[in-house]
Amino acid sequence: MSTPVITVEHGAVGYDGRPVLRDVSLTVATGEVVAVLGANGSGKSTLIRAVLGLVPLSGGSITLFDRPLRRFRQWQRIGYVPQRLGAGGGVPATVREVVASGRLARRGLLRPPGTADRAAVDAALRAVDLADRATDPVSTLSGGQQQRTLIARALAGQPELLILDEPTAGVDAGSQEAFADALRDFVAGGGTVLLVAHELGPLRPVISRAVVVHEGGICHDGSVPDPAGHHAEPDHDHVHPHGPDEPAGLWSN
Ligand SMILES: Nc1ncnc2c1ncn2[C@@H]1O[C@H](COP(=O)(O)OP(=O)(O)OP(=O)(O)O)[C@@H](O)[C@H]1O
Repeated sequence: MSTPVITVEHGAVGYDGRPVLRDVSLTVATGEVVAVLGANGSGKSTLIRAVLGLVPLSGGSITLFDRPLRRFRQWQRIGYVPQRLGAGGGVPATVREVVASGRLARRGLLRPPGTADRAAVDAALRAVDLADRATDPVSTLSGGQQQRTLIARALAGQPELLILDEPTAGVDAGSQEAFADALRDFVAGGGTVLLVAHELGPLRPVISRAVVVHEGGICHDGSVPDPAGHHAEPDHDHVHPHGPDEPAGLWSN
C-alpha cells in the first residue's frame, strides 16, 4: 500500500455548535485523484477546509504526510485552490505575476526569484495552457482562464498534494479539458489530488476514486457513481456496473 497523504479518522466539525461533519474517516494515498461529491450544503467544502486546518475539528484526528495536523508545518507541500475566488478582482496583475505569487511560500518574500522559480512558473503556465497569455492582465481573461491561472499558481509552488474546491464550476469546456490534462501531468509526476466537484465532465477519466458526502457523513467511497440524469446524456455509454450501494443522485444539486 502506498504512503497515506491524508488520513482523517472519525473527524467531526461543527459551526457555532451545529454539527456539519460527523464521524468522517477518509484515507488518500499517494498518486490518487479523489473527488468529493455531494449535494449543496452536505459538507464537502467543510471537509477539505478541515483537512487544511482552516476549520477546527470538534472530534477525531487528521494527519497529513503522516504528521498530526496540529504539528504540520510544511505547507509548501500542499497547493490549495479555494472555491470561486476571482483572480482578477480589478487588480491589474498579469497572469504571470499571479502565478509567480505561488512561489512565495517556497522562496520567501525577501529573496528575489531565481532560475528555479522562473522555470516553475513557466512549467505551471504551460501545464494549464496559458503560456501565451502570461503578460496579459488577469482581468482580461475568461472565468475559466482565471480559474486556470489560480490552478497554475498552486502548481507553481510544486506541491505534492493539490486540494481544489470546485475547480471547474462555471468553467468553459476548453478550460475543463486543459485542467484535466494538467491534473494528469501532475499525477504522472507523483502528485496526489483531492477535489470537490459537482459535475466531473472531462475530469471523470482522471478521477481514481469518489467519496460522496451526505448529511455530514461519507455514504460512498469507491468508484465514481453516476450522477442523477446521467443516463440521459447523449454520450452515456451504459457500461458502468451499478452496485447495490450506489448512491445515484446524491451528488446532484
Ligand atoms: N463558516 C460557516 N459558518 C457557519 N455555517 C457554515 C459555514 N460554512 C459552511 N456552513 C454551513 O455548513 C454546511 C456545509 O457547508 P459546506 O460549504 O461544507 O457544504 P458544501 O457541500 O461544500 O456545499 P456547496 O456544494 O454548496 O459548496 C452548510 O449548511 C453551510 O451553510
